[in-house]
Amino acid sequence: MKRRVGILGGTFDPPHLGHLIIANEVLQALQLDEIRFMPNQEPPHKQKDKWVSNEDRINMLTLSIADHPCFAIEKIELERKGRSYTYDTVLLLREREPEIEFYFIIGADMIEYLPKWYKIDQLLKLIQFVGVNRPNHSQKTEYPILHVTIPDINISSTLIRTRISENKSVKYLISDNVWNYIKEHQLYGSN
Ligand SMILES: Nc1ncnc2c1ncn2[C@@H]1O[C@H](COP(=O)(O)OP(=O)(O)OP(=O)(O)O)[C@@H](O)[C@H]1O
Ligand SMILES: O=C(O)c1ccc[n+]([C@@H]2O[C@H](COP(=O)([O-])O)[C@@H](O)[C@H]2O)c1
Repeated sequence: MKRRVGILGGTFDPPHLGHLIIANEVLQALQLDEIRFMPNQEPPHKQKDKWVSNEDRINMLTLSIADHPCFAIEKIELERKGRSYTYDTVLLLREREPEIEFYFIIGADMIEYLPKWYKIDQLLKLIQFVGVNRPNHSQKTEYPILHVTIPDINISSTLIRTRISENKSVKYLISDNVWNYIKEHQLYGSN
């Protein structure tokens, strides 16, 4: 049987416990062999300038996933410049590892946004999407995606950035070692 690998693409600015819970839930529900966290170079739909470096995002992700034997990092989008369109990435992944069956995991905010994705109709023929619930977003879609229900998690990277900049606690919202890294490197206005 083919190895089955889930890809959780994201900006991870910073990675939070929601990301880890999604990955773990989908890994279990679909009995996948591995989940790869795939940071994008430039998200297709967000303004770039204010974010932390690729190196910091990779370092924080590495710390986040360290204790899970089935979690890994996929750097393929950092290897090319410009906007990280998933269609281009999936073509490259399939070419590089034809022996693997890939699943692309997205939260409900991204399910809502799917109609606007670059070459979405072609992309849907290349990879199976897996959608998870997210508070205040709908999982309803006409596209043929798999759904996995997870405990609702109302955490976002935006919330983490805001709380840090306002000097509020982020304990239990991100991993302790990520918080230590953020403080050490004075990211997001921490000091
Ligand atoms: N709490 C959550 N529940 C469900 N899905 C989530 C959650 N947080 C992130 N995701 C999903 O994880 C993927 C990567 O998300 P991303 O790194 O952009 O984090 P984010 O919290 O959405 O960030 P930001 O607040 O900066 O937009 C996306 O598919 C997103 O929908
Ligand atoms: O290819 C697209 O058009 C596209 C549009 C929006 C989002 N994506 C991808 O979806 C993933 C989640 O996006 P984000 O910004 O919420 O982290 C990430 O891998 C993005 O590159 C891709």
